[in-house]
Amino acid sequence: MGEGLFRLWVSQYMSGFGNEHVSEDPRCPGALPEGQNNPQVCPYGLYAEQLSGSAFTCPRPTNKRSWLYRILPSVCHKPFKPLEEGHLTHNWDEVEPDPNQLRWKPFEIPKAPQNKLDFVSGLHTLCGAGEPRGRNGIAVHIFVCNTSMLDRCLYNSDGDFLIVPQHGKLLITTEFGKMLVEPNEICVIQQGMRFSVEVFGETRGYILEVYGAHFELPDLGPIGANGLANPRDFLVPVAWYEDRQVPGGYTVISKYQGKLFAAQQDFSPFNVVAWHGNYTPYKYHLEKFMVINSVAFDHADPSIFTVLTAKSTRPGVALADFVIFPPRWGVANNTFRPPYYHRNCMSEFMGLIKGHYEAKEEGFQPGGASLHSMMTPHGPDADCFEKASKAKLEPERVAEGTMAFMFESSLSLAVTKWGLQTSNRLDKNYYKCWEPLKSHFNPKCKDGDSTTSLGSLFQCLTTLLVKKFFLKSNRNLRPFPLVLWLVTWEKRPTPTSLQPPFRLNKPCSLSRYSSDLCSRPFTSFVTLLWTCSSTSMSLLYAEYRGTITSLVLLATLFLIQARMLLAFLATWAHCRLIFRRLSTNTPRSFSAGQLSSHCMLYLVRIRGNSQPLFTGRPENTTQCVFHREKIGINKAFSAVCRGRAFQS
Ligand SMILES: O=C(O)Cc1cc(O)ccc1O
Ligand SMILES: [Fe+2]
Repeated sequence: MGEGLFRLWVSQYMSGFGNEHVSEDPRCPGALPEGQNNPQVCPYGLYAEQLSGSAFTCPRPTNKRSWLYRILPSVCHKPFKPLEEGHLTHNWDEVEPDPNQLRWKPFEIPKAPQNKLDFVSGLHTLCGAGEPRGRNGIAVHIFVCNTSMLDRCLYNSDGDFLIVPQHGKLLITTEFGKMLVEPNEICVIQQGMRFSVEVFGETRGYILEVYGAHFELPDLGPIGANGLANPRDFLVPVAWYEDRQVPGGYTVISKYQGKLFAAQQDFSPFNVVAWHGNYTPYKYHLEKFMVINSVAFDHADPSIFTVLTAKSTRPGVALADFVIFPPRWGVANNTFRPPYYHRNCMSEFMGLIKGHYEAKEEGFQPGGASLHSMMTPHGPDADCFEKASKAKLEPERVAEGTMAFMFESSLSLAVTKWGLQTSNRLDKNYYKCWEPLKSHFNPKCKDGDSTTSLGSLFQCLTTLLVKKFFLKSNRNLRPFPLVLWLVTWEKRPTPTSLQPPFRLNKPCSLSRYSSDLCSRPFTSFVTLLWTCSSTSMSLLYAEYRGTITSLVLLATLFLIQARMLLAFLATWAHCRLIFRRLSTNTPRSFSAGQLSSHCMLYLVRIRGNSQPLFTGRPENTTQCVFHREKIGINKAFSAVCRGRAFQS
């Protein structure tokens, strides 16, 4: 069927999560028996068949079953025979356990026609735990395919599939009707439901398989009766049948006890003319999620974003939750807004449908994945931390154009051999995204803002160059490794009791730096240059504190476009200072007069914040204090721009 026609057909759904639905294919009105489930003879000569999704005796709220009225019952098939299962597995002992933070680059979608894969042959198990036989466990699969399932369908005897398409849409024919599922939508095909997937080119996505529990909407507690995923937004297909003989044989595939089995039959299994019940496949558009978030302070736990949960038998503990990180407002005051650093007694598998995840803007890519196993520490990468700890806390859109999600499980997940080795998508450098995190601890400074910046000519020039040539095309400065490295390498001098704004310690000795140098041989050339230039100017131990620090830091690395102007000014002033120092042959200590450019910036910032300039009044700073009284913000800026030393 052409896609246009298909769209028309599947634009009809019934709505409501877990509702009792009734549906008849309009070609056979009255196909549903009236007032009873299995009359002696069903309308239109159909067979009645019950599909049970819960024990017969389950309490009403969890009792699930549907009655299907079909041309031939499902039992009409040849015996099941084992089918090659490719990369589908539930053997969690293939490789040794690995507690590391794991991240995968986007999984490759093979190209047709050289390597034809359909939804079933394209299933690859990435991780999981538990046992389909004991009906307790989960598996995470990646599907990559390029071909529609032709005269074959699948059903899962082991549990439910929650399918998250990431690239390409899925046209899913089920016994209950058809569903079109596009990226940013999800669908759930519950245990035993037969389905066949058509695709329109290269297609990729994630599957959360749960053995032993069905997905439910989470309880809302004090949130009240509405919010998160609202029941009415879950869509259920309408009855559709085909009375199609398949001379070559139609293949019905069962995933049974973790293995695949195939049985042949002479007709299409999508022969259900009418059905009723509360056990159905369904889909949901993630844009419909009503997001709730912190509107005062602090970062709320991600459980506020739970779309669906598959409960374990322990109250409040999920076998697996499906959680999303949708576009929303971030407004929390005095708060580190991205996810916190944490260790969790749950396993966190994450995928990205589109965009950039807020805790890791780079490295975690759409179509890729990450796994933070039980108690494995994780959190924002260094870059995110630096930015978010300095960010101005205005209301801002978070995750715009993004949809990341998490399968969070109380089980300890094993990764398969395909995941760790065969797929060849593991990002070996993942751990490095936290390496640049440095200590900001200063027992003498409660505000924790005593970061230092070393006055290196080389560093300043490099920074300037980077800004000039890289910033236009790139929102952030991060990719430039040289600067990143230099700043990472910066040393924080031992704090002293002297007061801000700045002071000069002894010049650095070359030997001290050479020890660091040996541990990083590949950058030794740069180090040498940097060390020499800095030492010769005796500025290495210049310690800027308080506001000036942020300015200089701005100038050196964590620069975002909005602050370009300020950063340029700071950099310019910084360079100018160095040049002034260069012109004097003997190293001298700073004085306010010599540091006029810095002072001005400091002053400008101070005026902006209307805070006192200094708490104490160290030697040589009188001029600064004086200028603060006299010079307005515009004059200070123009003095900097003209390159004039700032003299009273
Ligand atoms: O680790 C992650 O990125 C997921 C996550 C997000 C969040 O906002 C809080 C906790 C958490 O595990
Ligand atoms: Fe986490």
